Amino acid sequence: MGAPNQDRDELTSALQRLWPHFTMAGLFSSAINLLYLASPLYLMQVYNRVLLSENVSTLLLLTLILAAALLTMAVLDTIRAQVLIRCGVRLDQIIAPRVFEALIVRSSRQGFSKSAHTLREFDEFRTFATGPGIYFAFDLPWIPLYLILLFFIHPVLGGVATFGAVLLLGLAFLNEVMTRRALRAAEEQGTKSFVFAENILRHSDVVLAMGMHGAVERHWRTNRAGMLAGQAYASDRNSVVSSAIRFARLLLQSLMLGAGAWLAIDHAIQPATIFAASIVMGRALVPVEQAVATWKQFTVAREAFRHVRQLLIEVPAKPEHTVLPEVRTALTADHLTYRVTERRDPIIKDVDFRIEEGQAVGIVGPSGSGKSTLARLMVGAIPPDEGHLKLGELEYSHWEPDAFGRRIGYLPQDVGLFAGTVKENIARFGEASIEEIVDASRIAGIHDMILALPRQYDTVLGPGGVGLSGGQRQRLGLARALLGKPSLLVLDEPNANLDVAGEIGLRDALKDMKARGTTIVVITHRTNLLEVVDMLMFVRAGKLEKFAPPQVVYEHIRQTANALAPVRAA
Ligand SMILES: Nc1ncnc2c1ncn2[C@@H]1O[C@H](COP(=O)(O)OP(=O)(O)OP(=O)(O)O)[C@@H](O)[C@H]1O
Repeated sequence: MGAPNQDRDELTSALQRLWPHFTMAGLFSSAINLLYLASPLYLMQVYNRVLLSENVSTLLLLTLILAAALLTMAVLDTIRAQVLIRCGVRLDQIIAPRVFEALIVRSSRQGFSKSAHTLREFDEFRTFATGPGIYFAFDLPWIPLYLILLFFIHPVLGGVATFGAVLLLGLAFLNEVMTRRALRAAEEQGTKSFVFAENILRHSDVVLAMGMHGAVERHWRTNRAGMLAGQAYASDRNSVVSSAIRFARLLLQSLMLGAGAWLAIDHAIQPATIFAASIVMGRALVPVEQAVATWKQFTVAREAFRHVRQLLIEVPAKPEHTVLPEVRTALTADHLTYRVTERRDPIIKDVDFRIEEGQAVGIVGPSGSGKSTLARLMVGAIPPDEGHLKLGELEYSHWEPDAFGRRIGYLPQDVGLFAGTVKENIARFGEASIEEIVDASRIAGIHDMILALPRQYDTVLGPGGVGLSGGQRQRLGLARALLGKPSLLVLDEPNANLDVAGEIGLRDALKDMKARGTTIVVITHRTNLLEVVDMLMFVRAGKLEKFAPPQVVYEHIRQTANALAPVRAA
């Protein structure tokens, strides 16, 4: 993607890049609007010329010209739709990858996801902005031309039509004022209900096993009821205004005929002009009626635009920079601090350390002390709020993301496998060769287990690794982490679901990686993995309380536990 315009957000810049498409659609709309005048002109010519002269060949010629004009209009209408569809595809190509990337980053920071919904919102915006819903925007600027034309025919007709246009635009504006809030609230409730339902479906076994079905359904329905109430409120008002507009338009059209008849009686205009003027006014008011009819979609698209725009501002694109060659991979943290908005105290507080290349380090500490957060910082999944992290001599933000990712192996606590084949999961959905994939699964000790699966490496897994046991998922996650022999391996409780054989396999894998010079960081509550480590970090309440050889750290933990015992007893 090209660099976004510095003064504008990326979504607006992307829309600007599509200006030629919109201009072309605008030009086609202009031609269509001009060709619309063919019908009233035909009417006037037939009445004023053919009926008086009784000339059939003139009638035939006029009819042919009208047919050609209407055919051209139909062709232009089709081309306009096609131009806008291509515009939508182009918009998707320019922005969708950025939206996807930004959602991954934001979800990682927030620790939860409403990603699928924002992607859907982007689609809603794109479909509206490049579909028939937007036609009224191209037609609106033509209203003045039609009005001028009517004034030109006769000022009274122009006056009636202008009054009509102002009345209808006023009603359309009233519609916006009356429905905006309710539609926005309905949208927010709808999002909540959608995210909650998605979450429930992902953990349906918990719901079914513990009889939570009724309770979660009630919870889900609360948000849904809010959404429905908002939509019903807005639709009620919208339908009142729509009916008022329809009524006003029909009345105005008849008033136009009445005014025309009055002028014709006065011999101020020809009788045929009465009908032609009525057609022109009808055409002038179509975009207003269209705007009201598509108002709900317009409001949804506008909200979607706001959310997507906000997301892209919140998570800006990484500026391109020269990729420096870096071979050293010692890990250095300097005054590392990480916060979340919901908590006053930082989760990680002013942490300093240096892990030498090839060193194996264990992280221990009480539950909730910040070990997993520290691991996520170490692998660059979340950026620190203060302080710096370096791999080798380079700050994390100075690494080229792909090159950085290739050097990192990460196994999170909940493994995080994706829907796809075993092979794709180990290959990180990338281009790894089968030799590399098998090599990683051999080191992880799961090659034989994979061969026993129904379709071996081509076995298809559901989201989260559905189809495998907890231990198998964890070991598959380990193989994915080991792919390409990373320089830094960070494992968050990799043995939580493993049996004895699995744990021995894991320990052997770590020894193997250590022998190859990989820097290893492993979080664990169990001590048997810790025999592999050279150094131990003890984290408590977000602080790195001790970083020393294991025996020193154990001694520190014993002493602080003894020191705290009388305090707890008291
Ligand atoms: N996204 C978040 N929003 C709010 N609080 C968070 C978030 N992520 C983590 N926390 C909080 O930060 C603290 C540290 O969490 P973390 O998962 O790093 O602990 P841990 O030491 O790995 O715990 P465990 O050993 O139980 O896995 C916890 O109190 C947790 O509630």
